[in-house]
Amino acid sequence: MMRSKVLSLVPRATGVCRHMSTATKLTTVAVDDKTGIATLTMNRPPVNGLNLDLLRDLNQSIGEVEGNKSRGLILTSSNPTIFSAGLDILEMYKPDKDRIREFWTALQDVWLALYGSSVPTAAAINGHSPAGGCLLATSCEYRVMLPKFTIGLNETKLGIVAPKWFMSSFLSVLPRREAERALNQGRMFTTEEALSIGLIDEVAISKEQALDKCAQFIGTFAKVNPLARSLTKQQLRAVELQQLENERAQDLERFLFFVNQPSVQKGLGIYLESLKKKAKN
Ligand SMILES: CCCCCCCCCC/C=C\CC(=O)SCCNC(=O)CCNC(=O)[C@H](O)C(C)(C)COP(=O)(O)OP(=O)(O)OC[C@H]1O[C@@H](n2cnc3c(N)ncnc32)[C@H](O)[C@@H]1OP(=O)(O)O
Repeated sequence: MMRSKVLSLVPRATGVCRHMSTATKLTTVAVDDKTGIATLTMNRPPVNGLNLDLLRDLNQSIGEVEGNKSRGLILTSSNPTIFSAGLDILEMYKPDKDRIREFWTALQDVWLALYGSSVPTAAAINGHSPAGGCLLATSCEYRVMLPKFTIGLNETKLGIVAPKWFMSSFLSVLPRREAERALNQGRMFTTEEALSIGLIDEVAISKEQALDKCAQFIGTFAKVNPLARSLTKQQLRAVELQQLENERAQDLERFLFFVNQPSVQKGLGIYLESLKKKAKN
């Protein structure tokens, strides 16, 4: 059955996959007709850096999944080695004063939409997932990761501070003591370490298997009343969601103040240079 504007038909392992109305270019949404599960794929080369455009497209796609009665949402990446490199540092380095406001507001929107999503969510982490990438993954209810990649909130290593709501997602997954230590250290975990600490739920040997495992997780809710499940999830997450809703304006001002500090700008510049040098070598 056609459930939205259909752009193309692509066969997948589980059923016929319908590409939904993604007028956007940096994300795609494909809904499996058999399972009813939507796969939201980030596609912003080279590293899925979360810039304003990708954040806007993510928002639109999450909204689309909420609106099209999908049974669940799987977040993944089209890049074979990178889930997301986190926030695009170019948005924060020597920023344009209007754009950076829109950028942070769009990031808040994405977190509110994903962490607060009414459908079951899972991340198929098919590559590295630092900082903002880890935020996206930990905003989902389940995580399956491929071997030999890294995940974590490395902000302190960059001389920046993860906001409270980044920490909320992290704390919804890890025990407080582990979360506190990892945040203070800015620690990046290998796939194997992430599994042993509970930052991810399963390891998969391929992206296809990761998607299947995520679909299996979402399938565990098949016999649960959807309204009861979604209200339960929303009650469990309400405190953190409400806190950001209440403090959005202050959170934005705090971010702007912090990111515009000369020492933070200097640190971001050095970090960008080191990334570029690494890319050249
Ligand atoms: C009191 C409360 C106050 C609150 C204040 C709030 C403060 C701000 C909070 C900000 C919160 C979140 C922060 C972030 O998300 S910052 C981003 C952190 N991300 C990283 O550290 C990852 C950096 N990247 C990497 O480690 C690697 O690139 C990779 C992802 C492992 C991939 O490695 P690779 O070898 O495959 O690719 P590489 O050659 O390194 O990169 C290719 C090109 O992409 C550029 N690039 C990589 N990452 C980023 C990025 N995050 N932003 C912008 N650009 C990036 C890299 O420079 C290469 O570019 P080029 O080809 O040389 O031009």
